[in-house]
Amino acid sequence: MKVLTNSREQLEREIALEQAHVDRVYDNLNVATASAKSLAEQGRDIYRSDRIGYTREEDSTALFERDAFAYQAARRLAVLDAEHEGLVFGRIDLTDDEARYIGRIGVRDEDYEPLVIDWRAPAAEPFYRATPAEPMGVIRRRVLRCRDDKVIGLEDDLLDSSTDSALPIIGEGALMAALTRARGRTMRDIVATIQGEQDEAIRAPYQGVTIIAGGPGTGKTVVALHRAAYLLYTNRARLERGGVLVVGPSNVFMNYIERVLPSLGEDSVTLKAIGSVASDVLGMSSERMDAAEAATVKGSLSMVGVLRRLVRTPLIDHPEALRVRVTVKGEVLGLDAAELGRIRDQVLAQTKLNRGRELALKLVISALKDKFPDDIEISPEELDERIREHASLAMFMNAWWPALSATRVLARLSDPQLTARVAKDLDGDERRALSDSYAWLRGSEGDADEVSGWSVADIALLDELVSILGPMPEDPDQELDVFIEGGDVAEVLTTADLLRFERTRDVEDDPQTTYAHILVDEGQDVTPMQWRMLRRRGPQSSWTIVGDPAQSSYPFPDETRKALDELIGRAQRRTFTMSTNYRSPSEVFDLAARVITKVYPDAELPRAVRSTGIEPKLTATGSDDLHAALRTELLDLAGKVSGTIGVICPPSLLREVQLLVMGDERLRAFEDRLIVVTALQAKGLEYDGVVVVAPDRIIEEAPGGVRVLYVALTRATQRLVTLDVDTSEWRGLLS
Ligand SMILES: Nc1ncnc2c1ncn2[C@@H]1O[C@H](COP(=O)(O)OP(=O)(O)OP(=O)(O)O)[C@@H](O)[C@H]1O
Repeated sequence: MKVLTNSREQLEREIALEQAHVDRVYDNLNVATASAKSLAEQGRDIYRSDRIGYTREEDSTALFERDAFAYQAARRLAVLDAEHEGLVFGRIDLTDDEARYIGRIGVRDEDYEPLVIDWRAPAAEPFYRATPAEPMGVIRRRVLRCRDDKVIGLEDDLLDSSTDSALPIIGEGALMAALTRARGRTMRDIVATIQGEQDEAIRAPYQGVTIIAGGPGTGKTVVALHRAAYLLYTNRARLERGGVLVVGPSNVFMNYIERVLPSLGEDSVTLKAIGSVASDVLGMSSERMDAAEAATVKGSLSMVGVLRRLVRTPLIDHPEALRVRVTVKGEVLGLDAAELGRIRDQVLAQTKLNRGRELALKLVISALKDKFPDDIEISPEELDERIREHASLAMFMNAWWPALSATRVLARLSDPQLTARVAKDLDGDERRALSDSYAWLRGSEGDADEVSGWSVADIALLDELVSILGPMPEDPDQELDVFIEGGDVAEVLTTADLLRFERTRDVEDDPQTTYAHILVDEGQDVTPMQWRMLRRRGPQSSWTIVGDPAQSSYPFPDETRKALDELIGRAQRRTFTMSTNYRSPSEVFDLAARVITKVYPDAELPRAVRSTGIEPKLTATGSDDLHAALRTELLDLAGKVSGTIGVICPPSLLREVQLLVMGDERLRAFEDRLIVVTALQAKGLEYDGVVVVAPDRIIEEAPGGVRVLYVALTRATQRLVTLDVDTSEWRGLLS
């Protein structure tokens, strides 16, 4: 029988034993790295640089194999941050007396025997999957806590007590030790304490769509990131060549998670906030949020029709300008608005606007030729040539069919009348909200090329437009030359003023960067238009999609679900639902759960793994006393938790609370661990202590209403305080 021991002597003895092995690993790695480097320096061409990493060019000798392996290992080791726990973190002792070490990367000795197994290798699986009910041949699972190359602690689990081995069992479990540690500003990897149900999602097959569901704090994000590292390990050639894209809600979130993959030895993944996804074709990104109503309209699928109609509406459609006239042999040939409209529709039915100019010109010439009287003698070729060389035709084409950039087209929605014409499916309020969101483009100071005005929701619309319009032609300047040299200068200038030729960067035929695997976090907030944007980045890719509809800030989750179903289509789909909350103590989560089940009875409610015995503190103040009340709560919390403190406010109070915190000398003393955010900005993040300011206003100001308050209430890892300002209506949800 095994006895759990916490004797200091025993612990030190075991640490010394493990240290000896860890030393051996580092010694071996250093020798192998040095030899790999010297081989490389001698100019032996065994590595070929590809898109992001290094791949072995061809089969080589066993020595080369080992050196290439060491080189890879060294390269991955180089990206492990010193602040992260060391390279080796686990060990399993098996019933056949084998001891297997698990680490962030694999390392072998001079005889090619494994000293450490990469955590993603099949041989490491029992480390994560073995349970006392199903020990998988594992007697003892040990987690080593290292700081760089020094072992500083151990935690054991006894998985099979039926054998008579004499293995000592130390500590009280690695998971609890990991969960109670104070949180910093960035997410940590969980490679040493991945739980069974999480491991299944991490190691799910590459193909199709893998959905990771579950309530707040169940490890969805961290699991998805480990899955990305796992997929890179098992499908390296395909994924390094094709690329892996990780998309999250904001830059703050991307900064929060950016260390996880490097700490697992992976540095070849592209991380982008949703507002940056289309920077490949637009050359810009955005963090700016629209007001709730405009954001909702812009996210909805009705925008597809709006944008298509917008593209079909010529820039100049007043009857006087919308005509073409040329004179050949004294005959005036012309086409009116209706005839031109038919040609336009015919061209756009066949091709994209920026690709259709040649065809449009051909059809215009052909229609003009049909108008030429039969009784005047001229060969078809000559007639064609005479029409074509007419300066006014070139001028007309430039006005009627200019190359268009996406920004120039979207900017047209700042005109409420035009918006009313192209947005027939929207009601009056929606149309107003849409057009007014572009008010910054009205008047002389508005400039569509000005990147700062576009919002996160606009980025998906602009991407849609790039796909409707097609890439800009190679050399727009050429057209401009023809334009200016043409006949009637006054008319040219007027039209030119109206049209302002685009000089945005040229893009190739399929301008979007595509990826082999796309991982989308906080998928419940991705609007239908954003799903379409993402799908263009992965027409052939496999997907990992993380989300919890109960935390959605988009008001029409059904529409989002439909868009997601469309994206998945007939692809294989598998769903993993995480059931344990590792973040919040049960006292905190119980309160949040009561709130959400009132409005969203289908919410996935995970079981909290920890309890602290400390109930959330519900407080209230009037707006005049907000400063004093908040200050008191923050000072109190700062004394009680050692890690980060998050102040979560409604957008309307953000500035005021930021100023209060920055302006207060006593609060400034711990500014490095104090963060003021809105509930939307807090998505996916966590803090040891949380003060939720004005819950009623959080509900009021967010399109997702109570679901957004639920996000705020589920961010704390230790303590939660709510501070009502003037009203406490939300407390009705607790009864
Ligand atoms: N197996 C584990 N071992 C240690 N820590 C874990 C484990 N699983 C999850 N955690 C921790 O739990 C916290 C919550 O994880 P994560 O942010 O991934 O949850 P989530 O489901 O994405 O939450 P949300 O839906 O609120 O965004 C993190 O601090 C994470 O490191």
